Order: sequence, then C-alpha cells, then structure tokens
Amino acid sequence: MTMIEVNQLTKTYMTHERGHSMREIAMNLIRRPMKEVRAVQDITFSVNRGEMVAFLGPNGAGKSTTLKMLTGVLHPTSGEAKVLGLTPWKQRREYVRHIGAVFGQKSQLLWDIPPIDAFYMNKAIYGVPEADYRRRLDQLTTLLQVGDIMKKPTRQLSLGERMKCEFIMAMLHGPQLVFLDEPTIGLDVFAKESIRDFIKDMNKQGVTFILTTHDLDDVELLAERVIVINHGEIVYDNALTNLQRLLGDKKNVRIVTDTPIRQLSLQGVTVVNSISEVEAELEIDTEIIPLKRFINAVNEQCGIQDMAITPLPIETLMKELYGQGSRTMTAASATGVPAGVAAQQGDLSM
Ligand SMILES: Nc1ncnc2c1ncn2[C@@H]1O[C@H](COP(=O)(O)OP(=O)(O)OP(=O)(O)O)[C@@H](O)[C@H]1O
Repeated sequence: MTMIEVNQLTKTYMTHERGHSMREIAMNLIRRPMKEVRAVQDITFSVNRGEMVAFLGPNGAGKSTTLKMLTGVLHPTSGEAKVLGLTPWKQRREYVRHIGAVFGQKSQLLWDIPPIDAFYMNKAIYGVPEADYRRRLDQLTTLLQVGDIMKKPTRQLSLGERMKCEFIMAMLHGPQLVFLDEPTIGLDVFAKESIRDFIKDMNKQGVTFILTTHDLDDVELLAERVIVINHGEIVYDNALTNLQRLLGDKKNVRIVTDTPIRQLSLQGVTVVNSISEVEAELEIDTEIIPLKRFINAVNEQCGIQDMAITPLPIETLMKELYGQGSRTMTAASATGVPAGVAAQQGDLSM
C-alpha cells in the first residue's frame, strides 16, 4: 500500500545575488539582483507502507529541501505530494499527528527540562490518551534501555542518552511514518548500535522510515532501498544490492604477494591503494578478467600469499553516483527506464 506519492516536485529558491568586488558591493546597496536556485527539480517517487528508505546525496543535493516539503514545512514551487492521503504543506495540522521526525543536529527536547516532562507536554499537544501514553513509554524505554536518565535535565545528558530520548519524543504519539535526519551523527559505536536496533525493531512493527544520512554504515545496516539525489534530481532509486550490479561486476581484492605487485600487469585490474611493495588493494572488473583468470595470473606473476575478495565498498558506489568517481551514471541511463520506475520493477535488467 502506497504511503508517499511524490509527483514532479520542484523547489526553486529566490535569493539575492551578492557582489564580491567593492564596486558590486556598492551597487548592491542600491539594487540587489535576484537569483534562482533550483534545489529540487521534478522528482517523482513513491514509498510503500513499512518500507525503510535511505534518501542520500552529496552536500547541497536537495535532501533537506525535499524532507522539508514532505514534512510540510516548505511549500514547493510546483508538483504534488500526497503522504498518508494528505498534502503535507496544505493539511499540516492534521498531517503532523501521523508523522514523527528525529534530527541528529537539532533537539526537540527542552534544554533545562527533563525529557520526561517534555514527553508529557507532547502527550498533551498530540492528545495521546493516558493508557496509550503509558504503554508506549514503557515499550520505548525498555527497547532503548532508558531508565532514570529521562528524569535528569536534558543538558546533563550525554549525546547518546539524549538521542534515545529524542527517539522516544518522536515516537510517543505512535506515528506511522518517521523522518530521520542524521540520527546517529556523533554517537559512539554502542549508542549507534542501540539506535539502529531500535529503528529496525520499530520498522518490523510496521513504522515506515525515511532516512537521510552521510553515514554509509547506517545505510548498509538499515535500508533496503536507496534513493540518491544529486543536483536536485533523482539519479538512483532501487534496492541497495542492485547498486552493485549497476557498476558491473567489479570486486575489491586485498592481496599479499611474494614479489612486488608493481610487476603485475593485467587488463581490468586497478591498484586503488598500495599498502606496501607486496600488499595492495585492487579493483578488478570481472567482465574483463574473470576471477579464476585473475587468480591464476597473479599467482604466476607475483605469487599469492594471502587474498580477500569482497564486493566494492559502498563508498565507491556512492562516489560513482555522486559523480565524483571515474564516471557519472544514473539508474535511468544504466537501465533504460526512468529512475523512479526502477524501484517498482524491483530489479535492474542488466
Ligand atoms: N533557504 C534557502 N535559500 C536559498 N537557497 C537554499 C536555501 N536552502 C537551501 N538552498 C540551496 O538549495 C540547494 C539544496 O540544499 P539542501 O539543503 O536541500 O541540500 P542537502 O542535500 O540537504 O545538503 P546537506 O547534505 O549539505 O544538508 C543548495 O544549493 C542550497 O544552497
């Protein structure tokens, strides 16, 4: 069942152009020309109930602008979005009852007040019945292992403790859809694990999540589907596992040899990190050189002492999509279908 339906959503900001030279700065005192910034352009996608979607892109790609429109904070320049059957920026009052949001860099708690009091305020704002509130608070505090810390003023909490309370705050009214913006930023490995486990648990219980993050571990551990936006346009919308196939059959190989690797000369093999004379990280294109041939050739030329073969790291995949790698590509160009359609087909026919 479709929960989010976005159709050709576009947002153009109008900003004042700033001069840099003394003359331009002086001219700006009299007249400041306006400039258009196309933050999001014609994006179309849909999300089903119960999905966990990572919404990714480099800095300035248009992620926050999209999330602001989907949470109803910002009006689009054109296009439509229906979330839970409502238009977020038009029916905001009704809409916010059904959604939650957690921002890693912004707090929804009140600095001098203990989280438990802020929770109670939210209960009143959302009109959550006492019995539902108690049941949810119990469940959330158990899952996140939050004990008495919620009775301390927020300013005394560690970042990990505060983030757990931010999640409770966002979930107490029982939202069906939750927007997460960098939910694990700055957390240590234990806090990250506990937050990620919590998100997975809530997702299993049917909550839909839209996750924006620059932490690719979050993506690998949480999201099955990835939407990548770049320069305001969707360049990939499909399963995370299919990203691998989009790049062809490339593998990452870490290798230790008997003789120096620089003597190795093979088509389809690139040294991405030279660790020592006899140890390196290679990227191999198995379409050009199948694994078996690669292993035989390396053994003959340099002698293999140790070797580990893994899929390309997600960072490499993302760099390619963000256009900083060796080639820029889009799901649409690789598959012959519009990026928004690719996910619904569930597979990339390559
Ligand atoms: N209020 C605004 N006025 C003018 N331009 C804006 C405004 N907000 C964002 N922009 C511009 O719109 C583009 C998209 O910005 P947005 O904040 O949506 O990107 P983002 O993908 O969230 O980036 P980041 O990962 O850095 O948070 C950028 O070029 C940004 O400078």
